[in-house]
Amino acid sequence: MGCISSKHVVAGACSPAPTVGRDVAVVPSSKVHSSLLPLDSKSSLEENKNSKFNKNASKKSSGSFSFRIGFVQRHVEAEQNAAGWPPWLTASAAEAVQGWIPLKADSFQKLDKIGQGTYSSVFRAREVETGRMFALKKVRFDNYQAESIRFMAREITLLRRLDHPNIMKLEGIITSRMSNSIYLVFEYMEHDLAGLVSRPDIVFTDSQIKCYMRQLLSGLEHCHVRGIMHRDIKVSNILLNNEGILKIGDFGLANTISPNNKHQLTSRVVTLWYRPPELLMGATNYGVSVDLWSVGCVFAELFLGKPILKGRTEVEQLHKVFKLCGSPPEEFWKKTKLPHATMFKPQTNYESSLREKCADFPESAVGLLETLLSIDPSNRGTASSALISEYFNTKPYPCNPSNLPKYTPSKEMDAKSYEETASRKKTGDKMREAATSKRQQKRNHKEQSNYGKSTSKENISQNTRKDDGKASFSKGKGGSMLKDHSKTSMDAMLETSQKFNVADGNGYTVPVQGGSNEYSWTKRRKQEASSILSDGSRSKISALDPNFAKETYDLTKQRVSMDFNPKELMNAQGKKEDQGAYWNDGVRRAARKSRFGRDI
Ligand SMILES: Nc1ncnc2c1ncn2[C@@H]1O[C@H](COP(=O)(O)OP(=O)(O)OP(=O)(O)O)[C@@H](O)[C@H]1O
Repeated sequence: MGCISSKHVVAGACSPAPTVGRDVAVVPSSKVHSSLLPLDSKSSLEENKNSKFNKNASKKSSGSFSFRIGFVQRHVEAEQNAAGWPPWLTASAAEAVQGWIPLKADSFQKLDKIGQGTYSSVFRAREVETGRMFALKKVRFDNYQAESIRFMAREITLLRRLDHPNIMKLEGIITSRMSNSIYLVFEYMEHDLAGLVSRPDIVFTDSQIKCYMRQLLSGLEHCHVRGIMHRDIKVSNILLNNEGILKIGDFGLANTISPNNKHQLTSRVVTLWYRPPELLMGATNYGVSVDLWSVGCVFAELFLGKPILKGRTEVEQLHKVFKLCGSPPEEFWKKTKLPHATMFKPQTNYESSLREKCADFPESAVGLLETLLSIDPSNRGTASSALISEYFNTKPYPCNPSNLPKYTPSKEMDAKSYEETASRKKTGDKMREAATSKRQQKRNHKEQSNYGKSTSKENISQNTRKDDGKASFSKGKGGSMLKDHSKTSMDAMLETSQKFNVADGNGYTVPVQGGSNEYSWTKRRKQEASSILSDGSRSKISALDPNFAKETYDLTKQRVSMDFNPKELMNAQGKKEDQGAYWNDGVRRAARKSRFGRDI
């Protein structure tokens, strides 16, 4: 956070416990890396392991080792609590906040709500000291449940591993020793792609789409190279600022890649419209290619102005996938071990209709889209190979982000309210029509029975107006959103405020996935580009190298390895998955018609 006046960091686990904002080491955020910290919980554990445990592998030393682990952990926790972190957080997820100190609620003035997710509410806030805008994401979790805390902390831990201009940077965390809630602090972004795509007045040009896609794939390449898959790429999680910079946000479902598919992952990730076929069929060992499928869906949506695969249920979604991309042959269905495959086998075989559907897209775009939307995950290539594909090397080239138009702030929430208004209007129109025709019938009947008596037109029009007002409207997609009523003292503080501190940290891992043999029926695409990064350098580890993450699984070896979709918990509590809401109307259709010369 460049303009933050003072940045503090916990000096290290072995230093005397600091007090917030006073006896702590002051280190510029850009220079604070976990490697610079004298000792963190993980390294101290590793150190102990090497020196004590491995060298003298006796039962005695093993006992003393666990004693030391316990001691070090308690020491770290005590120090973090002294730094201002709440005990419920340090007890379950100390590594997530290691090296940082919490920001104070009174450093920010909370303004309007700008986003509502399944398990979070996002607010715009002003940093009191600098006047700079931030987005504060209040994450919902149960602080009495260690597991719930750890999954919330996973988002923090993974975000701290990433450092790229196209990834939303976690600037700090607001909480306090006495607090039972947490706000993640991000730089404020004026738009998300859901908001822009849903606007009837916006039709992206080819070079603008290329500019967005290049940034999206660059951010994703960074995640994948660091061994992280996002697992919820969709238009509402792609944020944009007024300088045309795109950042991937919402790492709430992200996880590290499981090397050699050692760990089972949940298939219940990725929002339905962006979910790849293998997850719909219940795959539990998958890799970064799930994100590439979602990128394909976003790519098509940028051209079409609406989601390309908009199923209402998992069955319908997969059916739409097969109709668009072609269904696998008999051989696949015989061989597959995907848990729900037989359940989803279509009765008819479908040929791909993608080229037909995208006939108006530029040829190189269709080529890339076909790769990204391959049923076989191993045919999707990588973010790196997409970035050096023909699409980016043919005219029109991507425009410069700073040349993208400046839009008025547009968010998924705005799209939802457009949709609500549109659906209200539609329902209202229908009800009005029904009411009018009923009244007309009644009137005709009355007129027939009172033939010769006068009918007051004024009365009829008055009744119509009254009915308009009374119409009960469907709630629309926004109705499924969670309302956050849990107002804490921190929330109250955020509404009136003063100043703040922040620090930084990092941690690394490595890349990519191996192919799945479920799909051996498909033709393999060339993979040689998969280990070449977009900047021309070679990834040290090839996407096809099964050893790619052997020594890079530290994080998942620890507690974050448990896979889970926290949103499912919310859904299980009666809250429906929110697919995001979009609207279509004549204006946008007309704009697209003029772009493509036909209605698509
Ligand atoms: N840094 C930011 N700046 C501006 N708006 C943001 C920012 N981060 C998030 N938002 C807005 O808040 C919305 C929800 O944020 P986010 O996706 O992180 O929450 P979530 O609870 O994980 O949502 P979901 O359940 O839909 O995945 C985003 O779609 C976006 O419109």
